[in-house]
Amino acid sequence: TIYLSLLFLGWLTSPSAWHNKYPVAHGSRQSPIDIVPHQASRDPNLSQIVLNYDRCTSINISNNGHSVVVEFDDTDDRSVIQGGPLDNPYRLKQFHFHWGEKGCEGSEHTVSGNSYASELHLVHWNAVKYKTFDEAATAPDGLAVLGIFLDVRCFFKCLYCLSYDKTKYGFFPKCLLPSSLHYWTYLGSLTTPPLHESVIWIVLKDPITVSEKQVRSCQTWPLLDLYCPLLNNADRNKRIFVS
Ligand SMILES: O[B-]1(O)OCc2ccc(NC(=S)NCc3ccccc3)cc21
Ligand SMILES: [Zn+2]
Repeated sequence: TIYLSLLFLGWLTSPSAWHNKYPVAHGSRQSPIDIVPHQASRDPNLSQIVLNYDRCTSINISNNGHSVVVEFDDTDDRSVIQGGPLDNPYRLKQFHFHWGEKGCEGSEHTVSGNSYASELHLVHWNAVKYKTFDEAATAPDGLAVLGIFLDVRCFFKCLYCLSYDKTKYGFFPKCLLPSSLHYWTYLGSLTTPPLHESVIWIVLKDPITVSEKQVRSCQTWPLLDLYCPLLNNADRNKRIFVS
């Protein structure tokens, strides 16, 4: 009976049971979704997204048992995302990863049914319209989440970056970005409880990858120097723009 009760407890916390406690799970804009590229319609009015991240705003890193979360100081507009489908700048609040048990098939979104090893979510909130994150997290245009796919080796590269002593350098997401910022966007929700339908999703088409050369040469170089060139740049206050 212990086994059965553990089995029942496991089921209670699984996605298929979330609707019991969060009826919005049956809502009209639930995430994640399968992105089918040729079914997506091109909107010529959509501009490119612009990221202005300031490395000094990273404040701490924690492991909440099912994801690694890096939190940022969101008391001002030093680190924001804007452009694309967004009407105003959204402040970076935190980023976290999703991965699978076997180190692959861990992404939340899929592309034509295919999973990536991991998915990075950079969570931003609309501080122009809402006073707090919690308030924005329940509003239809409250959050903007930048979703970036990672291949398996890059996932470990990022974790390695995170494990570095960031108090000296401040962890900075720019080294996490792929080459192009081409994206799909749709109105969706948190993919984890409380499943609020408050997310404007911006999912980058290109995954972050690590080149064979980088992987091969990492046997000779201390892993860190290879993986996080930015961390060697001790210029803390340098504002790095990605547009
Ligand atoms: O589903 B996701 O993984 O993808 C998008 C996304 C954005 C944020 C989170 N979670 C956060 S910020 N929880 C704290 C919180 C959540 C809601 C209200 C207050 C506080 C998870 C995800
Ligand atoms: Zn997430």
